[in-house]
Amino acid sequence: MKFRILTLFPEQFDSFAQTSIIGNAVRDGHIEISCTQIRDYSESKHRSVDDAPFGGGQGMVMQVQPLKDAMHSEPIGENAKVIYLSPRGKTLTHDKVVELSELAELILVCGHYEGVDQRFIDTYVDEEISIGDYVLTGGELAAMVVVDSVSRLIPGVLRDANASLDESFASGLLEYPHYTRPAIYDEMEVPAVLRSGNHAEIEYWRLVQALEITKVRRPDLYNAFMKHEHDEKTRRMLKKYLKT
Ligand SMILES: Nc1nonc1C(=O)NC1CCNCC1
Repeated sequence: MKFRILTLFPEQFDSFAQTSIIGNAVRDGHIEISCTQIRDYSESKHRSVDDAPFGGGQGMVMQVQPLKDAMHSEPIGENAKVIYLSPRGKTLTHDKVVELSELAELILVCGHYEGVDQRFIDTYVDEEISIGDYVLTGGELAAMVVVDSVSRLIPGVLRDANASLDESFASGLLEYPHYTRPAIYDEMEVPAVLRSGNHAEIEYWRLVQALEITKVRRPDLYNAFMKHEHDEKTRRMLKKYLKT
């Protein structure tokens, strides 16, 4: 997967692209992250990329020309999508992350100021995506969220391929509680079942915990999960759970 980031602040991605799971994925060649400095494509003598909004109002708007030329500074692959990060977009979900992870190239356009000239969006953007209902200073943090969540689904990026299946949302439920050594800390003891060695009981306990947490915090996900088809083992555990 190749991520192309169109941004005014490429330096924001330096440590992001070098550390932890994303850094390893880049070094192992599973993903590529390349930043394009939009300002390098400005045709104005002061390298400006924005101007005042037609119709008046506060703030500045990013102009079409620098964005368009920055985007076309490299050939765009066949299996690519241009995504504009914006609060106006559909909120990013696990299903969308799965869909994006199946592409070969993602071009992520990071806006600043009040936004981007609508003609750029209408002509070049395939999809607007939001990471949540709040306003950020720039689209860069949102782009990092997309790169991080999509990269975790690329084969080879996570050591344990099943790890991502157990995580919140992947199973359709929020994650069960996690514990590690010591078994007792400040008189707080790890649930005995987790130390029983009984894998069937542990698996059932984890499912019940995930169901209970999801039921309280995200009843929408809980209801959707209960409506879905599941494998025989999960169906058996759900039957046991619903009897309690
Ligand atoms: N929420 C968001 N999800 O994606 N982008 C988001 C965002 O707030 N972008 C800013 C909006 C104001 N202009 C600068 C960028």
